[in-house]
Amino acid sequence: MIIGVPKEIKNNENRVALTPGGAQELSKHGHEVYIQTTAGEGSGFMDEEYVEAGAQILPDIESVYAKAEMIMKVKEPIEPEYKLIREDQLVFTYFHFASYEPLTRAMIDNKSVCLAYETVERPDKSLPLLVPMSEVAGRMSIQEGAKYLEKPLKGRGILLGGVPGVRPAKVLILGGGVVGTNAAKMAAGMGADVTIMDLNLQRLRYLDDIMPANVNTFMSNEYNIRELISTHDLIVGAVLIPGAKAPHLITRDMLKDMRPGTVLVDVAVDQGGCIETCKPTTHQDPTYIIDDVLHYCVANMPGAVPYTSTLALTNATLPFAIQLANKGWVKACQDNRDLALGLNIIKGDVVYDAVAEAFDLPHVPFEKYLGNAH
Ligand SMILES: NC(=O)C1=CN([C@@H]2O[C@H](COP(=O)(O)OP(=O)(O)OC[C@H]3O[C@@H](n4cnc5c(N)ncnc54)[C@H](O)[C@@H]3O)[C@@H](O)[C@H]2O)C=CC1
Ligand SMILES: CC(=O)C(=O)O
Ligand SMILES: [Mg+2]
Repeated sequence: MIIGVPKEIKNNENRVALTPGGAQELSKHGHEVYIQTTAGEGSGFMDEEYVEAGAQILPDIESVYAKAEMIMKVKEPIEPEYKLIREDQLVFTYFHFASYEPLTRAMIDNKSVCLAYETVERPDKSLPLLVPMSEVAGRMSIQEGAKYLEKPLKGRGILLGGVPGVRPAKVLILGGGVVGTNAAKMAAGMGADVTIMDLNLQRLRYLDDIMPANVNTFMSNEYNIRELISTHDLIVGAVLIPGAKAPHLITRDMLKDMRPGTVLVDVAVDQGGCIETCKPTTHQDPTYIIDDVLHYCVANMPGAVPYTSTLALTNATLPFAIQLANKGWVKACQDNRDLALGLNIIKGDVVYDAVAEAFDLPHVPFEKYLGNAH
Protein backbone atom coordinates (compact mmCIF):
# COMPACT_ATOMS: atom_id res chain seq x y z
CA MET A 1 0.00 0.00 0.00
CA ILE A 2 1.06 3.60 -0.52
CA ILE A 3 1.11 5.45 2.81
CA GLY A 4 1.39 9.21 3.12
CA VAL A 5 2.28 11.24 6.20
CA PRO A 6 1.59 14.98 5.89
CA LYS A 7 3.04 17.63 8.17
CA GLU A 8 0.47 18.72 10.74
CA ILE A 9 -0.89 22.21 10.15
CA LYS A 10 -2.91 22.86 13.30
CA ASN A 11 -1.56 25.66 15.51
CA ASN A 12 1.56 24.51 17.38
CA GLU A 13 0.95 20.89 16.48
CA ASN A 14 4.44 19.42 16.53
CA ARG A 15 3.56 15.73 16.54
CA VAL A 16 3.91 13.48 13.48
CA ALA A 17 1.96 10.29 12.78
CA LEU A 18 4.92 8.03 12.03
CA THR A 19 8.48 7.80 13.41
CA PRO A 20 11.41 6.62 11.28
CA GLY A 21 11.10 3.34 13.20
CA GLY A 22 7.48 3.05 12.10
CA ALA A 23 8.39 3.91 8.51
CA GLN A 24 10.95 1.12 8.60
CA GLU A 25 8.40 -1.44 9.82
CA LEU A 26 5.94 -0.50 7.08
CA SER A 27 8.70 -0.58 4.44
CA LYS A 28 9.79 -4.02 5.66
CA HIS A 29 6.25 -5.23 5.02
CA GLY A 30 6.62 -4.08 1.41
CA HIS A 31 4.72 -0.79 1.62
CA GLU A 32 5.72 2.53 0.09
CA VAL A 33 5.97 5.31 2.66
CA TYR A 34 5.93 9.00 1.69
CA ILE A 35 6.67 11.70 4.25
CA GLN A 36 6.13 15.41 3.66
CA THR A 37 9.42 17.22 4.05
CA THR A 38 10.10 18.39 7.66
CA ALA A 39 6.96 16.60 8.95
CA GLY A 40 9.01 14.97 11.72
CA GLU A 41 11.17 17.95 12.64
CA GLY A 42 8.99 19.18 15.49
CA SER A 43 9.35 15.77 17.13
CA GLY A 44 13.10 15.58 16.51
CA PHE A 45 13.05 13.38 13.39
CA MET A 46 14.88 14.66 10.31
CA ASP A 47 14.04 13.81 6.68
CA GLU A 48 17.33 11.87 6.33
CA GLU A 49 16.28 9.49 9.11
CA TYR A 50 13.08 8.64 7.25
CA VAL A 51 15.04 8.11 4.03
CA GLU A 52 17.42 5.76 5.84
CA ALA A 53 14.38 3.91 7.13
CA GLY A 54 13.20 3.33 3.55
CA ALA A 55 10.71 6.20 3.16
CA GLN A 56 10.65 8.85 0.45
CA ILE A 57 10.30 12.56 1.01
CA LEU A 58 7.73 14.67 -0.84
CA PRO A 59 8.01 18.46 -1.13
CA ASP A 60 4.51 19.55 -0.14
CA ILE A 61 1.21 18.54 1.41
CA GLU A 62 -0.58 18.35 -1.96
CA SER A 63 1.75 15.68 -3.30
CA VAL A 64 1.34 13.57 -0.14
CA TYR A 65 -2.46 13.58 -0.40
CA ALA A 66 -2.32 13.03 -4.18
CA LYS A 67 -0.08 9.97 -3.87
CA ALA A 68 -1.31 8.09 -0.80
CA GLU A 69 -3.92 5.35 -0.52
CA MET A 70 -3.77 5.70 3.28
CA ILE A 71 -3.09 9.01 5.00
CA MET A 72 -1.71 8.75 8.54
CA LYS A 73 -2.15 11.92 10.57
CA VAL A 74 -2.39 13.08 14.16
CA LYS A 75 -5.03 15.80 14.33
CA GLU A 76 -8.34 16.04 12.52
CA PRO A 77 -8.09 17.48 8.98
CA ILE A 78 -8.57 21.21 9.02
CA GLU A 79 -10.14 23.34 6.34
CA PRO A 80 -7.28 23.61 3.82
CA GLU A 81 -6.98 19.79 3.93
CA TYR A 82 -10.65 19.03 3.21
CA LYS A 83 -10.27 19.42 -0.55
CA LEU A 84 -7.06 17.37 -0.64
CA ILE A 85 -8.76 14.20 0.60
CA ARG A 86 -10.03 12.02 -2.24
CA GLU A 87 -12.89 9.60 -2.76
CA ASP A 88 -11.99 6.14 -1.34
CA GLN A 89 -8.84 7.46 0.35
CA LEU A 90 -8.35 5.95 3.82
CA VAL A 91 -7.64 8.57 6.50
CA PHE A 92 -6.37 7.22 9.83
CA THR A 93 -6.19 9.99 12.46
CA TYR A 94 -8.07 11.67 15.33
CA PHE A 95 -11.32 13.16 14.00
CA HIS A 96 -13.50 14.08 17.03
CA PHE A 97 -16.40 14.47 14.57
CA ALA A 98 -19.15 15.09 17.14
CA SER A 99 -17.56 18.37 18.17
CA TYR A 100 -17.47 19.91 14.68
CA GLU A 101 -20.16 19.61 12.05
CA PRO A 102 -18.29 21.27 9.13
CA LEU A 103 -15.59 18.58 9.33
CA THR A 104 -18.24 15.86 9.42
CA ARG A 105 -20.03 17.30 6.38
CA ALA A 106 -16.75 17.72 4.46
CA MET A 107 -15.74 14.09 5.05
CA ILE A 108 -19.21 12.91 4.01
CA ASP A 109 -18.99 14.97 0.83
CA ASN A 110 -15.51 13.81 -0.20
CA LYS A 111 -16.52 10.12 0.15
CA SER A 112 -13.31 9.13 1.91
CA VAL A 113 -13.00 6.35 4.51
CA CYS A 114 -12.48 7.91 7.94
CA LEU A 115 -11.03 5.65 10.63
CA ALA A 116 -10.85 7.59 13.88
CA TYR A 117 -8.17 6.82 16.46
CA GLU A 118 -10.46 7.89 19.29
CA THR A 119 -13.16 5.27 18.75
CA VAL A 120 -11.01 2.18 18.17
CA GLU A 121 -12.21 0.16 21.14
CA ARG A 122 -11.22 -3.05 22.91
CA PRO A 123 -13.83 -5.46 24.31
CA ASP A 124 -13.08 -4.12 27.82
CA LYS A 125 -14.22 -0.68 26.55
CA SER A 126 -10.71 0.80 26.67
CA LEU A 127 -9.68 3.06 23.78
CA PRO A 128 -6.14 1.97 22.86
CA LEU A 129 -5.41 4.86 20.49
CA LEU A 130 -6.77 7.54 22.81
CA VAL A 131 -5.11 6.25 25.99
CA PRO A 132 -1.54 7.45 25.31
CA MET A 133 -2.63 11.02 24.51
CA SER A 134 -5.02 11.03 27.46
CA GLU A 135 -2.10 10.05 29.66
CA VAL A 136 -0.14 13.01 28.32
CA ALA A 137 -3.03 15.49 28.50
CA GLY A 138 -4.05 14.34 31.98
CA ARG A 139 -0.55 14.89 33.31
CA MET A 140 -0.25 18.21 31.48
CA SER A 141 -3.58 19.46 32.81
CA ILE A 142 -2.11 19.84 36.28
CA GLN A 143 1.15 21.40 35.07
CA GLU A 144 -0.87 23.94 33.03
CA GLY A 145 -3.40 24.42 35.82
CA ALA A 146 -0.66 25.08 38.37
CA LYS A 147 0.90 27.62 36.05
CA TYR A 148 -2.33 29.51 35.36
CA LEU A 149 -3.17 29.61 39.07
CA GLU A 150 -0.24 32.02 39.39
CA LYS A 151 -1.38 35.61 39.88
CA PRO A 152 0.55 37.17 36.95
CA LEU A 153 -1.23 34.67 34.67
CA LYS A 154 -4.60 35.77 36.16
CA GLY A 155 -5.15 32.85 38.53
CA ARG A 156 -6.01 32.98 42.23
CA GLY A 157 -2.35 33.04 43.20
CA ILE A 158 -2.36 29.78 45.12
CA LEU A 159 0.42 27.18 45.16
CA LEU A 160 -0.91 23.66 44.51
CA GLY A 161 1.04 22.01 47.29
CA GLY A 162 0.76 24.81 49.86
CA VAL A 163 3.65 25.09 52.35
CA PRO A 164 4.01 24.04 55.99
CA GLY A 165 1.41 26.00 57.94
CA VAL A 166 -0.62 26.92 54.80
CA ARG A 167 -3.22 24.64 53.24
CA PRO A 168 -2.70 23.23 49.74
CA ALA A 169 -4.93 24.12 46.79
CA LYS A 170 -8.05 22.08 46.05
CA VAL A 171 -8.27 20.29 42.71
CA LEU A 172 -11.53 18.87 41.35
CA ILE A 173 -11.38 16.36 38.50
CA LEU A 174 -14.58 15.59 36.56
CA GLY A 175 -14.21 12.09 35.10
CA GLY A 176 -11.99 9.37 36.52
CA GLY A 177 -10.88 7.70 33.29
CA VAL A 178 -7.41 7.93 31.78
CA VAL A 179 -7.15 11.75 31.75
CA GLY A 180 -8.67 12.02 35.22
CA THR A 181 -6.47 9.35 36.76
CA ASN A 182 -3.30 10.84 35.32
CA ALA A 183 -4.33 14.31 36.44
CA ALA A 184 -5.04 13.01 39.94
CA LYS A 185 -1.65 11.31 40.17
CA MET A 186 0.15 14.53 39.27
CA ALA A 187 -1.95 16.76 41.51
CA ALA A 188 -1.59 14.36 44.41
CA GLY A 189 2.15 14.15 43.87
CA MET A 190 2.38 17.93 44.08
CA GLY A 191 0.58 17.83 47.41
CA ALA A 192 -2.83 19.22 46.39
CA ASP A 193 -6.10 18.22 48.01
CA VAL A 194 -7.75 16.26 45.18
CA THR A 195 -11.30 15.08 44.49
CA ILE A 196 -12.23 12.88 41.50
CA MET A 197 -15.85 12.57 40.38
CA ASP A 198 -17.24 9.86 38.13
CA LEU A 199 -20.61 8.24 37.43
CA ASN A 200 -19.13 4.78 37.52
CA LEU A 201 -19.08 3.49 41.08
CA GLN A 202 -16.79 0.59 40.18
CA ARG A 203 -14.29 3.08 38.85
CA LEU A 204 -14.53 5.19 42.01
CA ARG A 205 -13.90 2.06 44.12
CA TYR A 206 -10.82 1.27 42.06
CA LEU A 207 -9.50 4.83 42.33
CA ASP A 208 -10.14 4.86 46.05
CA ASP A 209 -7.99 1.72 46.34
CA ILE A 210 -5.02 2.88 44.29
CA MET A 211 -4.82 6.61 44.99
CA PRO A 212 -2.88 8.20 47.83
CA ALA A 213 -4.63 9.61 50.88
CA ASN A 214 -4.87 13.15 49.52
CA VAL A 215 -7.26 11.94 46.76
CA ASN A 216 -10.96 11.50 47.54
CA THR A 217 -13.69 10.19 45.27
CA PHE A 218 -17.20 11.59 44.91
CA MET A 219 -20.21 10.52 42.85
CA SER A 220 -20.82 12.78 39.86
CA ASN A 221 -24.19 14.50 39.77
CA GLU A 222 -25.32 18.09 39.44
CA TYR A 223 -25.96 18.53 43.15
CA ASN A 224 -22.49 17.34 44.15
CA ILE A 225 -20.77 19.36 41.41
CA ARG A 226 -22.57 22.54 42.55
CA GLU A 227 -21.46 21.83 46.10
CA LEU A 228 -17.77 21.52 45.23
CA ILE A 229 -17.10 24.17 42.60
CA SER A 230 -17.24 27.09 45.01
CA THR A 231 -14.38 25.74 47.11
CA HIS A 232 -12.03 24.35 44.44
CA ASP A 233 -9.15 26.27 42.87
CA LEU A 234 -8.42 24.12 39.81
CA ILE A 235 -11.13 22.15 37.98
CA VAL A 236 -10.19 19.63 35.26
CA GLY A 237 -12.82 18.47 32.73
CA ALA A 238 -12.06 14.84 31.80
CA VAL A 239 -15.34 13.10 30.95
CA LEU A 240 -15.97 11.10 27.80
CA ILE A 241 -18.84 9.32 26.16
CA PRO A 242 -16.96 7.70 23.25
CA GLY A 243 -17.55 9.39 19.91
CA ALA A 244 -20.27 11.66 21.34
CA LYS A 245 -20.44 15.32 22.28
CA ALA A 246 -19.40 15.77 25.91
CA PRO A 247 -22.20 16.50 28.42
CA HIS A 248 -22.10 19.98 30.01
CA LEU A 249 -21.46 19.25 33.67
CA ILE A 250 -20.58 22.85 34.47
CA THR A 251 -23.09 25.31 33.06
CA ARG A 252 -22.70 29.04 32.48
CA ASP A 253 -24.65 29.97 35.61
CA MET A 254 -22.27 27.98 37.82
CA LEU A 255 -19.34 30.30 37.09
CA LYS A 256 -20.74 32.92 39.45
CA ASP A 257 -20.45 30.41 42.32
CA MET A 258 -16.69 30.02 41.73
CA ARG A 259 -14.07 32.19 43.36
CA PRO A 260 -12.34 34.80 41.15
CA GLY A 261 -9.17 33.31 39.69
CA THR A 262 -10.46 29.73 39.69
CA VAL A 263 -8.82 27.87 36.79
CA LEU A 264 -10.80 25.51 34.50
CA VAL A 265 -8.83 23.14 32.28
CA ASP A 266 -11.34 21.43 29.98
CA VAL A 267 -9.39 18.55 28.46
CA ALA A 268 -12.65 17.21 27.00
CA VAL A 269 -12.73 20.22 24.65
CA ASP A 270 -11.91 17.99 21.67
CA GLN A 271 -15.33 16.35 22.11
CA GLY A 272 -16.98 19.75 22.59
CA GLY A 273 -16.05 20.29 26.25
CA CYS A 274 -17.82 19.38 29.51
CA ILE A 275 -17.93 23.03 30.60
CA GLU A 276 -20.61 25.02 28.78
CA THR A 277 -18.40 28.11 28.43
CA CYS A 278 -15.54 26.11 26.89
CA LYS A 279 -14.50 26.94 23.35
CA PRO A 280 -11.39 25.51 21.66
CA THR A 281 -8.19 27.52 22.08
CA THR A 282 -4.63 27.09 20.80
CA HIS A 283 -1.21 26.80 22.43
CA GLN A 284 -0.50 30.27 21.06
CA ASP A 285 -3.46 31.81 22.88
CA PRO A 286 -4.57 29.12 25.34
CA THR A 287 -6.76 30.96 27.84
CA TYR A 288 -9.63 33.42 28.21
CA ILE A 289 -11.62 34.71 31.14
CA ILE A 290 -15.37 34.70 31.72
CA ASP A 291 -16.82 35.99 35.01
CA ASP A 292 -13.31 36.14 36.54
CA VAL A 293 -12.87 32.41 35.90
CA LEU A 294 -9.87 31.44 33.74
CA HIS A 295 -10.55 28.89 30.99
CA TYR A 296 -7.81 26.76 29.37
CA CYS A 297 -9.29 24.74 26.48
CA VAL A 298 -6.47 23.65 24.15
CA ALA A 299 -7.72 20.86 21.89
CA ASN A 300 -4.28 19.44 21.10
CA MET A 301 -2.51 19.61 24.44
CA PRO A 302 -0.04 16.77 23.65
CA GLY A 303 1.14 18.74 20.61
CA ALA A 304 3.19 20.91 22.98
CA VAL A 305 5.32 17.97 24.18
CA PRO A 306 5.99 16.18 20.88
CA TYR A 307 9.12 14.36 22.04
CA THR A 308 6.94 12.42 24.45
CA SER A 309 3.67 12.41 22.54
CA THR A 310 4.82 11.30 19.08
CA LEU A 311 6.51 8.24 20.54
CA ALA A 312 3.60 7.43 22.84
CA LEU A 313 1.05 7.80 20.03
CA THR A 314 2.94 5.86 17.38
CA ASN A 315 3.70 3.01 19.79
CA ALA A 316 -0.06 2.51 19.89
CA THR A 317 -1.05 3.25 16.28
CA LEU A 318 1.66 1.34 14.39
CA PRO A 319 0.32 -2.22 14.91
CA PHE A 320 -3.07 -1.08 13.57
CA ALA A 321 -1.46 0.80 10.66
CA ILE A 322 0.41 -2.36 9.69
CA GLN A 323 -2.83 -4.36 9.66
CA LEU A 324 -4.51 -1.71 7.50
CA ALA A 325 -1.59 -1.57 5.09
CA ASN A 326 -1.17 -5.35 4.83
CA LYS A 327 -4.81 -6.23 4.35
CA GLY A 328 -6.58 -3.07 3.17
CA TRP A 329 -9.20 -1.51 5.45
CA VAL A 330 -12.06 -3.89 4.59
CA LYS A 331 -10.22 -7.11 5.44
CA ALA A 332 -8.35 -5.54 8.36
CA CYS A 333 -11.65 -4.39 9.89
CA GLN A 334 -13.36 -7.72 9.14
CA ASP A 335 -10.56 -9.50 11.03
CA ASN A 336 -10.31 -7.04 13.92
CA ARG A 337 -13.50 -5.68 15.46
CA ASP A 338 -11.57 -3.29 17.74
CA LEU A 339 -10.28 -1.57 14.62
CA ALA A 340 -13.67 -1.69 12.85
CA LEU A 341 -15.12 0.37 15.70
CA GLY A 342 -12.82 3.17 14.55
CA LEU A 343 -14.80 3.48 11.32
CA ASN A 344 -16.79 6.73 11.54
CA ILE A 345 -17.59 7.68 7.94
CA ILE A 346 -17.38 5.44 4.86
CA LYS A 347 -17.92 6.83 1.38
CA GLY A 348 -20.53 9.33 2.49
CA ASP A 349 -22.25 7.12 5.11
CA VAL A 350 -21.92 7.93 8.81
CA VAL A 351 -21.26 4.53 10.37
CA TYR A 352 -20.65 5.61 13.98
CA ASP A 353 -23.88 5.99 15.91
CA ALA A 354 -22.86 8.81 18.27
CA VAL A 355 -21.63 10.93 15.36
CA ALA A 356 -24.85 10.42 13.41
CA GLU A 357 -26.81 11.31 16.53
CA ALA A 358 -24.79 14.48 17.17
CA PHE A 359 -25.94 15.98 13.87
CA ASP A 360 -29.21 14.15 13.32
CA LEU A 361 -27.81 12.26 10.32
CA PRO A 362 -28.80 8.75 9.25
CA HIS A 363 -26.69 5.99 10.80
CA VAL A 364 -25.59 3.21 8.47
CA PRO A 365 -24.06 0.15 10.22
CA PHE A 366 -20.51 -0.51 9.04
CA GLU A 367 -21.57 -4.08 8.24
CA LYS A 368 -22.89 -2.63 4.97
CA TYR A 369 -19.26 -2.47 3.90
CA LEU A 370 -17.77 -5.37 5.87
CA GLY A 371 -20.51 -7.94 5.53
CA ASN A 372 -21.58 -9.82 8.67
CA ALA A 373 -18.13 -11.22 9.34
CA HIS A 374 -18.44 -10.62 13.12
N1 LIG B 1 -7.48 18.32 24.80
C1 LIG B 1 -6.62 17.38 24.46
O1 LIG B 1 -5.54 17.67 23.97
C2 LIG B 1 -6.94 15.96 24.71
C3 LIG B 1 -8.21 15.61 25.02
N2 LIG B 1 -8.53 14.33 25.35
C4 LIG B 1 -9.94 14.10 25.70
O2 LIG B 1 -10.13 13.94 27.10
C5 LIG B 1 -11.41 13.33 27.29
C6 LIG B 1 -11.30 12.21 28.34
O3 LIG B 1 -10.58 11.12 27.78
P1 LIG B 1 -10.24 9.78 28.60
O4 LIG B 1 -9.90 10.10 29.99
O5 LIG B 1 -9.28 9.02 27.77
O6 LIG B 1 -11.64 9.03 28.57
P2 LIG B 1 -12.04 7.76 29.47
O7 LIG B 1 -13.10 7.06 28.71
O8 LIG B 1 -10.85 7.03 29.93
O9 LIG B 1 -12.68 8.44 30.77
C7 LIG B 1 -13.86 9.17 30.74
C8 LIG B 1 -14.53 9.02 32.11
O10 LIG B 1 -15.63 9.95 32.14
C9 LIG B 1 -16.60 9.34 32.94
N3 LIG B 1 -17.87 10.04 32.77
C10 LIG B 1 -18.76 9.98 31.75
N4 LIG B 1 -19.80 10.79 32.01
C11 LIG B 1 -19.55 11.38 33.21
C12 LIG B 1 -20.25 12.30 34.04
N5 LIG B 1 -21.44 12.79 33.67
N6 LIG B 1 -19.69 12.67 35.21
C13 LIG B 1 -18.49 12.19 35.60
N7 LIG B 1 -17.80 11.30 34.87
C14 LIG B 1 -18.32 10.90 33.70
C15 LIG B 1 -16.60 7.88 32.49
O11 LIG B 1 -17.24 7.05 33.44
C16 LIG B 1 -15.09 7.63 32.37
O12 LIG B 1 -14.56 7.11 33.57
C17 LIG B 1 -11.84 12.85 25.89
O13 LIG B 1 -12.75 13.78 25.34
C18 LIG B 1 -10.56 12.86 25.13
O14 LIG B 1 -10.73 12.96 23.73
C19 LIG B 1 -7.60 13.34 25.38
C20 LIG B 1 -6.30 13.63 25.03
C21 LIG B 1 -5.88 14.96 24.62
C1 LIG C 1 -6.69 13.12 21.61
C2 LIG C 1 -6.38 14.41 21.02
O1 LIG C 1 -7.26 15.14 20.69
C3 LIG C 1 -5.02 14.83 20.88
O2 LIG C 1 -4.11 14.09 21.23
O3 LIG C 1 -4.80 15.94 20.38
MG1 LIG D 1 -7.62 16.95 20.87
